[in-house]
Amino acid sequence: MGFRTISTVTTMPTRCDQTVAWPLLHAHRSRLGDAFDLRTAFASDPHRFDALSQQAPLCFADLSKNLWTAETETLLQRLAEECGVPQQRDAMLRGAAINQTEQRAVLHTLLRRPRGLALPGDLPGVAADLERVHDTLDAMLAYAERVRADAAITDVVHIGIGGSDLGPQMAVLALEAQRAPGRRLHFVSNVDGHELAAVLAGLQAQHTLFLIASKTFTTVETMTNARSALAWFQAQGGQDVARHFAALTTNIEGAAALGITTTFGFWDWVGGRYSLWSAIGLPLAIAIGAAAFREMLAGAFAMDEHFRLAPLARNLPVRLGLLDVWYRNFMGFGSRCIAPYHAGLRRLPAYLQQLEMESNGKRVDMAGQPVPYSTAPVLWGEPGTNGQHAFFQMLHQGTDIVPLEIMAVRRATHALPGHHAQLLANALAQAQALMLGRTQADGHRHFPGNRPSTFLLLDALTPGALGALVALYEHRVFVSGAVWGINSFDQWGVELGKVLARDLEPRLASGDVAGLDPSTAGLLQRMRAA
Ligand SMILES: O=P(O)(O)OC[C@H]1O[C@](O)(CO)[C@@H](O)[C@@H]1O
Repeated sequence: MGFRTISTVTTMPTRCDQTVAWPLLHAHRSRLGDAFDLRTAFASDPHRFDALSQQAPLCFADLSKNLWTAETETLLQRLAEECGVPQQRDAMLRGAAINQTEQRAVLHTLLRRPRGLALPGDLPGVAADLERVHDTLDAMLAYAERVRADAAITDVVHIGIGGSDLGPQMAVLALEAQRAPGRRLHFVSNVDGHELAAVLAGLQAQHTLFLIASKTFTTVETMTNARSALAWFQAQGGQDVARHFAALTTNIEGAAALGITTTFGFWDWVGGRYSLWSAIGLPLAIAIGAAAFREMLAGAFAMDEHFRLAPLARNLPVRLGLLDVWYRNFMGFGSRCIAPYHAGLRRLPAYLQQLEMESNGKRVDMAGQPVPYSTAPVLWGEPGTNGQHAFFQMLHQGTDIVPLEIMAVRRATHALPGHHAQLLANALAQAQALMLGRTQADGHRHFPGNRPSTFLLLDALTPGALGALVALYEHRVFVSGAVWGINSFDQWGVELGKVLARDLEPRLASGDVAGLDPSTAGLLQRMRAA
């Protein structure tokens, strides 16, 4: 794998709470008060929908049913300027080492940049990396096509966790309509052996391809599952590991140590939760084919260019990221609900949870100092219409305000009559009901309304549209992280639990509880009993 010379960002941007815009936004919030009402806002401004909605590449967004005004947006844009969001964006795109705690560049955008395309400001080494990206992409897509043509391989088992699982799994489900029939894809992530055992039970070694996906090739869950898969393969009489196992990793040596020599690499400047576009996307390429995979990359690149070039006021990732800051820091909303109105997007909430909460769930600034304001909200959700029959009650009549985010797709890819119009009508109706409410004398039947929602509309769930949608979210998370002055690209918060699990595992066998807190000791002893 190639390593490049990296340069760090030299000037520290102004921290958001030390900008001029920050107190102005607080004052603006006090002026709006709790009296701001969406119904009145629409009645008094016939242009509200036009002003607060926009077409971005492959995605239309309606932000007008949110609890803000044009003035809010102007102030938020001023905040973004003062925090140096455009400069931070440009630093990321040109390959500066903005992931300062790991001294790494953040260049997932390079994975979807067309070959040979230099961007203004590219740091030395970026062009060479782009060549490597395309050489690897070509090799990986050629391999995917060979697997697709190989009738002996009936099952592909992708083993990985976190960013090495959620992206490809979400995308394979989303692009089901593009998938060639006949080959089964399985995703195994949990170290819980029930998951792997259930998959293996239906397989035959000579017809199975295992993909072991791990950026580091050290993640305990993935290594345990990979070892068990190898042991199962050999126990079934499987011999040709090079044909039946491939590793997707930056750690080629680690894969070799496990006996896996068919490998597709990527680079340390691709964060795990940003790695769908790299070799980690191989199961998707096998599912939809090389041409469709390239379409997805092109859709993401179109969004990258929009993010790079559009003025802040018409830049959709910027507008969404600033809306998130407004809700979190000025309106005090602690969570956001994700409701994709498309069954294919059923794993999108899980994917976005990692993207947003692992990226921006941080409590210190770049210098390691605690920040005195809130950062990432809790993200949660389920596909519509299912969520309507579960937790939407709380969105409509609960005591907390939870902004809802709806994604809908204009055209369906199935031919069942009636379903899609019903689905779209429900998506529209929920956003409408949240906003309009319903006045009833009976308190139980009263809907207060004035509850916010954002509506994203795709024309069709094509590979390109999915690529654009995911890139939109990546950049939106970047924007709020840049305003908060945190490092959106490390994840030290996952380390402690891993260390403690390593200590506890042998204690489960030995029963040694020395030095443990009473609760952990008590639980461990119960787990050992009988
Ligand atoms: O791809 P790897 O190295 O196995 O890591 C898997 C996941 O684990 C994490 O490091 C968190 O534990 C994620 O950031 C990452 O996506």
